[in-house]
Amino acid sequence: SRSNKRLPLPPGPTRWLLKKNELPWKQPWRLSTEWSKKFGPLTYLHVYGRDMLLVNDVQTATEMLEQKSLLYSRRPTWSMATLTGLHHNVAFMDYTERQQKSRALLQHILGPESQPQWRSLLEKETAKLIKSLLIRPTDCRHQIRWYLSSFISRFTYGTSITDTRLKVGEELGAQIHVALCPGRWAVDTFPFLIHFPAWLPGMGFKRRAREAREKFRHFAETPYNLAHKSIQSNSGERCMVTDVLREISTGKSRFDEPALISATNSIHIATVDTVRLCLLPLCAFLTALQTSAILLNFLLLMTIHQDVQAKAYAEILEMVGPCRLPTLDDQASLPYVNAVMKEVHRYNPAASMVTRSPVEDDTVHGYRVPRNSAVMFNLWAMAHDANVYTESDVFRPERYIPSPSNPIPDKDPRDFTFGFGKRICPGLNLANAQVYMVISQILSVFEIKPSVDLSGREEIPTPSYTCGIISTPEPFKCRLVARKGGLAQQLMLG
Ligand code: HEM
Repeated sequence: SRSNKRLPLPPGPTRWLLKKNELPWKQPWRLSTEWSKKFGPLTYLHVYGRDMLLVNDVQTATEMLEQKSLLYSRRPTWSMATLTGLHHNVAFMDYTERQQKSRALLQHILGPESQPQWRSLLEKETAKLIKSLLIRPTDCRHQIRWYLSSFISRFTYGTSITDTRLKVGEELGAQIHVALCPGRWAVDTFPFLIHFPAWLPGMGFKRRAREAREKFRHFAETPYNLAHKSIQSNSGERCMVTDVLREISTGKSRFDEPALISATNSIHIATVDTVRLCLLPLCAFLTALQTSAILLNFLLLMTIHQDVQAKAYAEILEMVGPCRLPTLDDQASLPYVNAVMKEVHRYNPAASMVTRSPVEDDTVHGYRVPRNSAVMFNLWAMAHDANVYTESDVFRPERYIPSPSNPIPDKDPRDFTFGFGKRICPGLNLANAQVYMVISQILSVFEIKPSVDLSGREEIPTPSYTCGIISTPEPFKCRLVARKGGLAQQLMLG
């Protein structure tokens, strides 16, 4: 509104940042948290030729993203990402009818009402992971990545993953990383360059974008077409593509094929893995990466906190017994395992920041939030807010368990680590089920131990995380040692 124009912008360290035209920090969420102590919950910056805002507390985020959800239903756009074709991805698309249709489809397919469709695949694939870890208890990172990619590939297209495809996926991840590096492409700061022909000097970005776009297309189309054909020949596995296409062909579905294509494309592209993403002030929702960040963080924190691990195992032993794996049906009877899961999410949220862009000027706490600015919601700061989580740097699952000394348990961090409002993660039910399955089953079969050095001394890792919008543990060492007893043997034979 016009009156809003007279309001001041929120305070922030503007000039200093402008000098270099890059974001000069390692873990932006930590710095942003520091700034919030100085400037309050809203910090304003001007970088890469655009307005940027940092929001650090759940209350302000909820006011903006839930009470004014339509205003903040859009992601900031970056020209290079658009040229690369990422704007067809549900996570990047504008909040249009098409996006909403694809989102609704994802929410339906990944939601609790569809659990019967994904549950048996989840059980089968997780059993395979546990068996593979028993055979080769090293290189958990690779095995977890393989497991997640394989699951999502079979889930969407009914095809298993191959080494080559995983590799191409990784290359694409690197391309996403390059396309989304803020400040790297002049076209992001000067969008008018998009209109210049590709043959002009300095326009190499257009060629690169075209190549990346072609690769993305090919990567997503090949398995989609295979799944499509398998319907005609009545062969192949049942999967998301075949289920939805069959429903569409009855003429009674509320979804259509374009919605299906962008939905599958979005979650599948999302399986690519690249660990070293730099700060992306827009969102790369690399879905398997988020889940793998949580699972690796679980292994890291269990390696360090043996007491927590012992307590979680004792609960499984008592409630499930030593002879079978925990299933989704046991989840409600394992409060401590659930508390471990919450604390893993809180200790280092997989998505450190969520970004949105207001479609109109907004007023927050008496300050002006300019239309089209990139607003970054700092989930890490929310998870480490000392007013909400006492001793927020301590890993302590007990904080979620009510007891005489803890009559009001801490808030479940997953209320915000999956985002807010109109763009909240549509995969959260599946992700929660998957994370629970993997961690409870690993706990029941293995002891997660630190590695030992040549003199036999245990090397306890220190938690350290990559700096990206998806923050995952830096490589660390741990050992998975099969627990004594029949379960491991039984699984190996099964
Ligand atoms: C532990 C695992 C996961 C975490 C922590 C996570 C977290 C998030 C967050 C924070 C967002 C942004 C929400 C917002 O802007 O408010 C998001 C978006 C999204 N997530 Fe997840 N996610 C996870 C797993 C998954 C899985 C397994 C899938 C699908 C198979 C998925 C699909 C998506 C999609 C498609 C979006 C974009 C939604 C939109 O822009 O409308 N996520 N996720």
